Amino acid sequence: MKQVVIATKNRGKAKDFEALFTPLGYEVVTMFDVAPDMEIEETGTTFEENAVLKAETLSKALGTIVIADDSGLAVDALDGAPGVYSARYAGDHDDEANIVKVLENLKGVPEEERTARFMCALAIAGPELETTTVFGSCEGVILEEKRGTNGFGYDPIFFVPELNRAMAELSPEEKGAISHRGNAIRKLADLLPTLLH
Ligand SMILES: O=c1[nH]c(=O)c2ncn([C@@H]3O[C@H](COP(=O)(O)OP(=O)(O)OP(=O)(O)O)[C@@H](O)[C@H]3O)c2[nH]1
Ligand SMILES: [Mg+2]
Repeated sequence: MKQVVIATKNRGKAKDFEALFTPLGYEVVTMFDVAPDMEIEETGTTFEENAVLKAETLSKALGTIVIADDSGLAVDALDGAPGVYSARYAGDHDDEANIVKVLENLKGVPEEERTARFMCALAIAGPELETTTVFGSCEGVILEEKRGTNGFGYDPIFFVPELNRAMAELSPEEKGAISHRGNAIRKLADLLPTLLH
């Protein structure tokens, strides 16, 4: 089976990638499989910088083509926070604490001002390949309490108006069809024939 290597240690992201790549005939391989002891420090100040950093670091270490995802939630009423710091907003990769902090900071903010978007930068790097980045986003509204148990991160408090459901109430396939990550992956898929020629 063809493999696609993703420079991630986030199992939620890995599941999102599997929902999108398995139907295309690819097996998704993550850092848990190929570089479990490697830590890549995210020193960038933008999604793009961090995605490039992760893709190029793992690609150089393995000598293969690697895709990396840097993503997050931008809430308008919080001036775009948590943004690039989404994974470490309240505690390091503590999804529950991160959700509590967003809800706390939005207390009293009315629904029409709770607009937000998920953003995703995907970078692809490889030997003999010019590193390339694509972007995807997904518009939503921050709920006042959690709904649903699917997905990861902020999915339970992210309401998707076009589907009238929280992101965590969607199946992996439904999420992939509308998500920031799904939108970015489709753009990358369109570019692959030219990139790999
Ligand atoms: O509810 C969510 N649904 C999503 O679809 C989603 N995508 C991103 N996020 C948030 O943004 C951080 C990314 O930070 P991030 O790109 O550095 O990834 P990460 O540190 O979790 O893993 P890695 O890929 O770097 O190993 C994540 O941890 C989450 O908090 C999401 N939340
Ligand atoms: Mg990270």
